Amino acid sequence: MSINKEIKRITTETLRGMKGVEKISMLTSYDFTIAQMVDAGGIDAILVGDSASNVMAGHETTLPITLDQMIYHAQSVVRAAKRCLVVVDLPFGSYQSDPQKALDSAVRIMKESGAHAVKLEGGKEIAESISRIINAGIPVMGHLGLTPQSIYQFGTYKVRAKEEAEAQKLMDDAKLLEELGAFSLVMEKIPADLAKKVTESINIPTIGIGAGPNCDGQVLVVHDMLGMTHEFKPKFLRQYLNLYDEITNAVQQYVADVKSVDFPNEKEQY
Ligand SMILES: Nc1nc(=O)c2c([nH]1)NC[C@@H]1CN(c3ccc(C(=O)N[C@@H](CCC(=O)O)C(=O)O)cc3)CN21
Ligand SMILES: CC(C)C(=O)C(=O)O
Ligand SMILES: [Mg+2]
Repeated sequence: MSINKEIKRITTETLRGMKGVEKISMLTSYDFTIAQMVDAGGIDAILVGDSASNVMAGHETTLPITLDQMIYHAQSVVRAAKRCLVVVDLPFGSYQSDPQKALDSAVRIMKESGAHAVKLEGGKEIAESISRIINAGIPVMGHLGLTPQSIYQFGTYKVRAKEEAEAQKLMDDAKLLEELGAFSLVMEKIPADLAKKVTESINIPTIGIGAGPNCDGQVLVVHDMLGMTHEFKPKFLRQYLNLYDEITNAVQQYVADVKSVDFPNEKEQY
């Protein structure tokens, strides 16, 4: 129930109801200005991803970003998101050690940012933590396949679950997440056939990134699809703009205009 009757908010229940009816669109955002445009574009859900560690802070991996930093990003996005659901990644180190810590971290995100749900990477290993968070009334989105917080265990960002054993574990983890009460599940960089099989075998929506067309929805990093992240072009990415070149060219023009005193002109002064 919303106090603001003007805009109908998309909820975790809305997303659940979209499975098999309508595909779910999701993009990341980390700040107010981008989130405002993503919400206005009609997105179903925004992910405040720990990819902020790469995209916003310039780190090599998602590991360094802190819970405080994730909360700062989430607060900015929540201020802009009028219509879509806002999901926030629990960062590396904020939930893996024990269920109490996981719950405390999720509670901080919900209390301090006003976001609507949290996302955690992993299956069986973190089952107890997922239960604790869900039992506290906080909606949880799962994340299986290429889970970037485990990059030093994987060694590469190559496609996951190509072998039978890992594919079977992913199937089991997906079913477990559903049983635990997760409202949805991200599957990252896995074979399209496996993603299709998982999607057909559970009743919660799957959101794919590099997981083929048979997931219930798709997610991308917004800076990637806008062409802002220089030279990041994995096979699964569709680039809708080339803002890296657009912005670099605009800056070049500005530099030239300042040097030549073309800017500011008579109309641009008092
Ligand atoms: N900007 C950005 N976009 C993302 O999608 C993203 C992040 N950052 N940071 C966190 C994770 C890491 N992700 C990644 C990282 C690399 C590939 C990737 O496919 N990279 C290369 C090489 C892979 C290989 O070693 O074979 C590729 O060309 O596909 C995919 C997703 C997804 N997430
Ligand atoms: C790539 C998506 C699923 C993510 O977890 C992130 O952006 O952090
Ligand atoms: Mg993430």
